[in-house]
Amino acid sequence: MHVNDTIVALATPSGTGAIAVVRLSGPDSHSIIRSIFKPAFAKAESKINPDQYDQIKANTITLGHIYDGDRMIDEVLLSKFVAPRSYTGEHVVEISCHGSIYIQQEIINVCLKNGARIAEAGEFTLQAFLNGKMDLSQAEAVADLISSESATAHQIAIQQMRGGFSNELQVLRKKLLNFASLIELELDFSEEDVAFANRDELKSLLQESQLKLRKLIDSFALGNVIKTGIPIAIVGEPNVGKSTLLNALLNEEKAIVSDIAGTTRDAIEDEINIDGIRFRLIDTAGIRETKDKVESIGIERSYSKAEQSKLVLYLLDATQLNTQPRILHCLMRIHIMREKFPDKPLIVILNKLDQITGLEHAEISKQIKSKQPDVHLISLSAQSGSGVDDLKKALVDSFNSGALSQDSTVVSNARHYDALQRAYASLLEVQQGMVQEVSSEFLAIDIRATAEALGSITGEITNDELLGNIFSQFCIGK
Ligand SMILES: Nc1nc2c(c(=O)[nH]1)N(C=O)[C@@H](CNc1ccc(C(=O)N[C@@H](CCC(=O)O)C(=O)O)cc1)CN2
Ligand SMILES: Nc1nc2c(ncn2[C@@H]2O[C@H](COP(=O)(O)OP(=O)(O)OP(=O)(O)O)[C@@H](O)[C@H]2O)c(=O)[nH]1
Repeated sequence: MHVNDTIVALATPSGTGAIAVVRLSGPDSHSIIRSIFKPAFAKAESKINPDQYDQIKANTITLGHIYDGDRMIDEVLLSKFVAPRSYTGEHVVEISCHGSIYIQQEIINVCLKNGARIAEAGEFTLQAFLNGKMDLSQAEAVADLISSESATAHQIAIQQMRGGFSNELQVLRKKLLNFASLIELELDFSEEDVAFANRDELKSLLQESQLKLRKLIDSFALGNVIKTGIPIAIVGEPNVGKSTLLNALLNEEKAIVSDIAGTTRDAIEDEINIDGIRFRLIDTAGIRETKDKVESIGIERSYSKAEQSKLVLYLLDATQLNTQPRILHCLMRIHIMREKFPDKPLIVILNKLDQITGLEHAEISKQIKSKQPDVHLISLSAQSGSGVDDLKKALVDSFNSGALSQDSTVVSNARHYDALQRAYASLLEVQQGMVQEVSSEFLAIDIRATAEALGSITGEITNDELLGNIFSQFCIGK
């Protein structure tokens, strides 16, 4: 990284668009533009004159033309930002040009010709971080925000970008470091047996920290699932209509539908967005005893998929429940599912509703309810789509949206989660050390380890390798 470079990149997606934005940041941004931009307010016949550009106020947009020597490239809108009041904290200029790929390239080229260099992935945001415009966790949230595909993922990213837990962690870290220093000071005066660090205050700080970290660590279960989608397993015997249901939910023909039992050999995954919540639906191979080798692997897998899911949809074929033994058989299956996954919410779906009479439906429901009174039963036709909305509603309801209130902080970044766990582990060491009255030296070491882990989240403690890893995953121009 070279602090004195002026970087340039396309800020909008590559390809043709109505408008494209080329962004420049660095100490030479303005001097580069001075020699290639002629504002519209200047006299038509006049040459490009650096004074004209200097008349433009910071934080304003100006119409004009970009030139490469005498050749006019495009009519553009130019936004001027003067350091340190810009996204990156450096001098920034944004050129909104017509969105042809040729024009985009020509404008970038003329900037390069005048001394800029192409920005690396994430370099604008890295610069914003280095200039203290945002901390590391906020910079990471910018990337999350760009890639968020559901309302909930968006909410978590926005929250974190606006500061999220950064301030809270920074305050905790400062307090901890303060204690570490006081304890270290005591060591210098060890012969005099003084205590600068009030042990009761330290104890309550440790308790407060422990609670806060625990809450953040626990929120990752939700945050992670929101980011990657809530996994839902669709389970049931062959031919009950799992693939058809998946298609009905997806509204597209993704899974292979056939009337040959055992068609679904492998788990198929897909994503749907219902009411701003992202679900990952996993269709599994029909569960039954089989001698077919390939199929039995599939069945093993469907149990393990059910294991990984947050909720199981157990599908039944209503047309197959026309005799008492068959109903008993299916009740036994439900019983097994519940025993196998006692903690997982289970929704039993009675499919092919279009093929049975109202009377038959009433009888089947009654039988199931009498043996499994608290089972969540939904009747639908995957083929016609009737009742599918009830299922969608049940899926949304099963998601504990209360846990995602406006102001609660949810950790969704695995790096933050790891660091929080490290901080928590060191914190427990400190607490244990206090109980066992270990030498202050060791207390201070563990307190500093806690502070260091917290500092790595916000980027107060960092290194080039970590920054490289994080920002190289950003897109170019961000
Ligand atoms: N055209 C454009 N749109 C954009 C961005 C951008 O950089 N350019 N952004 C980013 O990619 C986002 C907006 N974020 C921004 C955040 C801060 C500043 C900025 O100039 N901050 C200064 C001045 C603040 C002020 O005027 O009060 C500062 O922090 O000192 C600009 C954009 C989304 N839309
Ligand atoms: N009438 C009717 N037929 C359905 C319904 N849902 C599925 N089917 C039919 O039932 C048959 C099996 O459906 P699939 O979706 O392939 O069943 P599956 O459970 O995925 O089957 P496997 O891949 O063998 O596990 C197909 O012929 C579907 O058209 C429904 O609601 N009503």
